[in-house]
Amino acid sequence: MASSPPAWLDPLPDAAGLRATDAWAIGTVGIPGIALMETAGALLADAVVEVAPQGPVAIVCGAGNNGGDGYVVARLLRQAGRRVRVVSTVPDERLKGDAALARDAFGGPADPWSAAALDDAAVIVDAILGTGASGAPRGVAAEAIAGIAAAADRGIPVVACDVPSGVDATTGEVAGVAVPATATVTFHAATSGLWIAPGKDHVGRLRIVDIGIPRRVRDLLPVPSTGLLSAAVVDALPRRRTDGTKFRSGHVLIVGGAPGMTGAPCLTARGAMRAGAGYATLAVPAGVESTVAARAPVETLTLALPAADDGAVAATAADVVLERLRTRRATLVVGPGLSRGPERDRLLRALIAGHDGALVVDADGLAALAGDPEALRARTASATRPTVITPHAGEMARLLGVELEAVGEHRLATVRDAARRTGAVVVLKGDDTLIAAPDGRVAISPGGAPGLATAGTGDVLAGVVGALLARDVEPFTAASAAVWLHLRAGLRAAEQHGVEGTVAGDVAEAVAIVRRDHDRSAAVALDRAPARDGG
Ligand SMILES: NC(=O)C1=CN([C@@H]2O[C@H](COP(=O)(O)OP(=O)(O)OC[C@H]3O[C@@H](n4cnc5c(N)ncnc54)[C@H](OP(=O)(O)O)[C@@H]3O)[C@@H](O)[C@H]2O)[C@@H](O)CC1
Ligand SMILES: [K+]
Repeated sequence: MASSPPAWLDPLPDAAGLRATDAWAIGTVGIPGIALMETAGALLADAVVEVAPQGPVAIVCGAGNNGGDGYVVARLLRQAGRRVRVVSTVPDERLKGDAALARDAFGGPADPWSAAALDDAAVIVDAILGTGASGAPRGVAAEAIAGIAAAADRGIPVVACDVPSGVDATTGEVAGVAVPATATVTFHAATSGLWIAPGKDHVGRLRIVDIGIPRRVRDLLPVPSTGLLSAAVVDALPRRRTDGTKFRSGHVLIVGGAPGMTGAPCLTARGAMRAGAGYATLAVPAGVESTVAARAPVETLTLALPAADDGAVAATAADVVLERLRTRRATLVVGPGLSRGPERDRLLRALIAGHDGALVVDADGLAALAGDPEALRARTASATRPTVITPHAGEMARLLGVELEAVGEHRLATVRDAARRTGAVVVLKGDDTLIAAPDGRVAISPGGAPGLATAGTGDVLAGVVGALLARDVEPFTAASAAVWLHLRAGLRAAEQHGVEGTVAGDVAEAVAIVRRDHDRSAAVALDRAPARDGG
């Protein structure tokens, strides 16, 4: 029996997991494959009718069972009186098994693929490639996908069968061309690739339909290593107690700030305080300490650090920070507004080596590790040193020494690679933020908040992560919960200030409101729960 994932992670199978699910339903439960295909096709036909209640339907079928689903749709819609045109990317004799049965039930061969088949369509069904595809689309399949994309550009809606063809169902990668779907109907469970960019941007409206595979399959197959982040992650966080103190609520020490960059560490402190830290210390270069003290939340402390010639933190500041950490345990957040340069590179290495507690590295702190992600291994080998890094795509590219485009094209592989090489929990920011643990698990944050696309929101996130680590929350959970709270806060702040008017400070404030509302509804749920035996 597979071990159970954390309650806050909704497991997302990969393509192989879904094929194993189908095989289990057919081989062990004894549901004929053609019965699954009939159900899948019928539910897909419903979606086609919703997207385009009338007019001709063009169905483009591929070589495998995804194409088989397409033939079921074709038969059902034709029976319902729709004008249907089926084109295929392969010669008829290549169809096998259930797909051949579905084609026979449709009543005959399809026309070979031609772009002209789409010309008068009111809607197109993409049944070219599904979970059995591998690599960039080849040959006629690639031509047909490009043809569908061109038709979509002309405004013809497209309903994708199971996965938009050309999108890797596991990784969300688009190696060549991919169908830009208006809607995707996916069977039994959505695979991870439907949530990860760039694939997720091809999915359109996602509908997950039950095709009759018993749910207990989840408990029988290996637990997928990826999952969708859910609100329940906040339930995993500790709450302040009546007998608590500021020390028990956790201390976050932020190292950052530089001349002209005093706002960033202040926003990190706001994020940390609003996410529940008991107190925060802003360790900044001496020359900007008074400015930072004036701009920071009044509840915070400051610590003046030796400055280098450029006015930013000197490498020798590591001794001052480590001395403070010896007397006051804290989670260290390094990077917001830190500025770059050789002094900061040396500072980072000294802090990595010397700090025996939780660490968050963000922004310019990550620049100090450019091309050398293994530098973090010096500390991540020890369980007493939980480490979270929070790069956006550009910071990730510099950290790993790869092209920015490569990060965008291979987000899942990149975040996993970064977690493996650093030994840290890695938060790859985006509108599909991915949180990876060194053991290969990945949590996907579904959807983005346009209000977050403004300066300083990343600094706030680093503070929220810091606050949760300071409460001794396990780092994969802490990073995931921080991402969840931050995303909701972005949406919440935009409700109040509008998407265009939201600033990072609003997001920090909204973190508290989002947490409050979550905890209230959790408390209501507890009140309503039936009393336990003897309780
Ligand atoms: N009974 C079931 O299990 C059920 C399954 N269901 C449906 O089946 C789908 C999975 O079907 P599947 O496994 O047949 O794979 P599928 O995605 O149709 O394509 C494989 C074909 O494509 C080809 N090909 C591969 N890569 C390629 C590329 N890059 N470029 C070009 N060609 C490429 C490859 O040919 P090859 O290259 O190997 O010769 C092969 O012939 C699933 O998504 C769902 O829709 C539902 O009906 C529910 C019941
Ligand atoms: K498809």
